[in-house]
Order: sequence, then C-alpha cells, then structure tokens
Amino acid sequence: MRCLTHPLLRKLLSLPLQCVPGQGTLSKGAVVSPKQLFLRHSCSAGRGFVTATDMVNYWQKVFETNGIPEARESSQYIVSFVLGAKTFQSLDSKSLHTPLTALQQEQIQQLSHRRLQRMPVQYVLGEWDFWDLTLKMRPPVFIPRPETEDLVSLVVEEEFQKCENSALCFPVAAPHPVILEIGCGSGAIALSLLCKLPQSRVIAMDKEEAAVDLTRENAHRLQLQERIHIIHQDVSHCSAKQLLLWGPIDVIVSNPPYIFHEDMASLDAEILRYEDLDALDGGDDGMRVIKTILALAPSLLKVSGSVFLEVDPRHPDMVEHWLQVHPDLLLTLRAIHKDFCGKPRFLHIQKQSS
Ligand SMILES: C[S@@+](CC[C@H](N)C(=O)[O-])C[C@H]1O[C@@H](n2cnc3c(N)ncnc32)[C@H](O)[C@@H]1O
Repeated sequence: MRCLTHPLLRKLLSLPLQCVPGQGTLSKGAVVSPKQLFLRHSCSAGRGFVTATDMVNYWQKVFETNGIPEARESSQYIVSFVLGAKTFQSLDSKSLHTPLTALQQEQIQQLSHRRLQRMPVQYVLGEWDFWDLTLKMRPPVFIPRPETEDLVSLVVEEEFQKCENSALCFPVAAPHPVILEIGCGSGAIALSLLCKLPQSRVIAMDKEEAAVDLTRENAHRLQLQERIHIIHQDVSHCSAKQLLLWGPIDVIVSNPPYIFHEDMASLDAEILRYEDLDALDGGDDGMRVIKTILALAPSLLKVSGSVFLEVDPRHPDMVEHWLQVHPDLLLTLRAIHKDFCGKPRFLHIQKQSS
C-alpha cells in the first residue's frame, strides 16, 4: 500500500504520519487515517475529544490541501449530515462542542474520502434539497441545479397562478392539468410541480433507466406516486400516442441537455467523473433534444398549451430563428426569462390557436 500524505497537511498537524492498513490509496496527496491523526491532534490540544467544529476545520484543511473546490462548504455539509442537521449553521452551540462518537467520526471520515475523490457532495450525502423537497441522489443521475428551481416557479406562476387577466391562460382552466416533463432525471421538476399544483398530474420520461428508477423512488418517498406516470423512453423514439394517456397536454417542461458539445471538456472534474454526460451534452449547437421536443410538442399540446425550457443563454435567438423557419409547427416564442445571474435562461413557447 502506498502512503501518500501531503506535506502541507503534515506540517499543519505537526504529527508523525503513519500508514494504517485498510485505508486504501486516494488520488492526489491523500491522507492516511485522518481519524487517528486528528485524535492525536485534539489530544495534543489538551481536550482529548473531537467536536463537530474540529472535524469541519480538519477536513476543510484536507480538502484545501488536496485542491477540492468549496472545501469549507463540503466539510460543513458532511459533518452536519452525520449529525442529522440540514446545514452546519443550523447546529446549536451544544451540538458543535459535544464530543463526537467513534461511529460519527468514522462516518465523517468515510464520506470525506469520497469527496476527496471529487465526488459531488450531493452524491456523497446521497440526498439533496430541491425547492422544499429532499430528493435521493445517486450517480450518474443528473444533480438538479439551483437555477432550475426558477423554471418550476415560472411554470407555476405563468401557467397556473397569474392567469386571471391574461388572454394566454388556457391551461389554468383545466381542472386537472396534465404536465409532461421530458428528461426527468431525479424527478426534481416533476415532483416539485406535483407538490405545488395539487390538482395536476405529471407524465415524466427519461431515456436513462437509472433516472427513471430514481424518479420512481423519489415519488414513492414523497407519496406522489399516484399522480405521476413514469416512462422509460428516448423522446426521439416516442410516439405522441404513448404520451397522450391522459389526453392532450397542458404544459411541457424540460431542462434538456443543452451544453454545446465543444464546451463539454471544460466542465468540472466533479461533473466529468460522476454525472451522466448524455444528460448535459446537447450536440454541436446544444439544441439536439430541444429541436426534438419542439417538433413533437404541437401533436401533444392543447391549443394554447405551453412549452417551458431551460436553455443556454445563446439559445433564445437560435430557437426564435428555428421556429421562424418551421412555421408549420405553429409555435410562438412568448417570453424569455432571465436566471438569477441575469442570463437569458428560460423560454416560454406557446402553441398557436391555428
Ligand atoms: C439536464 S438533465 C435534467 C434532469 C432533471 N430534469 C433536472 O432538472 O434535474 C437532462 C435529462 O434528460 C435526459 N435525456 C437526455 N436525452 C434524452 C432523450 N433523448 N430522451 C429522454 N430523456 C433524455 C437525461 O437522461 C437527463 O436525465
């Protein structure tokens, strides 16, 4: 077994380092038996026990030393997760200074070792919050990003809440709106919409079995399984009939793969190593799946039904042009909405009344 310990960490702790069988070898300056080292360090500080704050500080240093991004946040997430808290900030003073049990220290160590291998913290913890839902996460299923919460808000606000004074509000009249999500991943969008719109039903489809399984598991955990129909299918191979089981659709929503292929190589190591790259790669112009969705939409939507898409900031102009050269689709770009960074990110497209 190789014993790799970063010199900076060694200096930091001023401790004699030793290999402990069974720890394995980690990439890039990994630490051997941090628990033992840490315990000795704490003892030398005269306390003889290890607290949550100690662990956060220790693992932050280890992460920084090993070039792990968001070192402090990562160590805080891991320690608070093991202590059963949502955030480190929500831990009270007592929890922060109570000695950790041997089991808690072991758990923190195991999870931190995964993070040291650049595993995203969402996969390390096995769960993550999206809006007000806690969802199971598993590699390689796409981890929902915070901006996508705004896509959910947009659907709820534009289609189902602010419609009384709008001429474009046909779906609000539907007593039990039917929503189709294309590319459901972990189920983040579909399940949030079901929670926000208690009368709605959702058809969620994904081409990856791992994604379909995770959406199903999350739906059961949230007891939403009665109102969701989950389909394992590639959107480019599916028939309209397959998706019309509850009749014409009010809203299609999708956060499709939209990254330009040439940009894929520059993604973070966390993404490249662990997430399904097909969930991100939108082809040469980032529009491969977007075009398929738009071509299918008219045969699925009710008159005045809507498509909401999350896209790359370069896409609004490209989609507008594409719709102009495909007038037969009878789709109109109604609105472009910005994300919280001010970038054009969400498209509202509507089926014309012909
Ligand atoms: C960017 S992820 C979005 C996942 C989830 N909706 C979210 O926002 O967290 C795109 C998803 O679309 C799925 N997908 C990609 N191409 C697809 C296709 N041709 N048909 C159906 N699903 C597809 C991927 O498997 C992935 O789960």
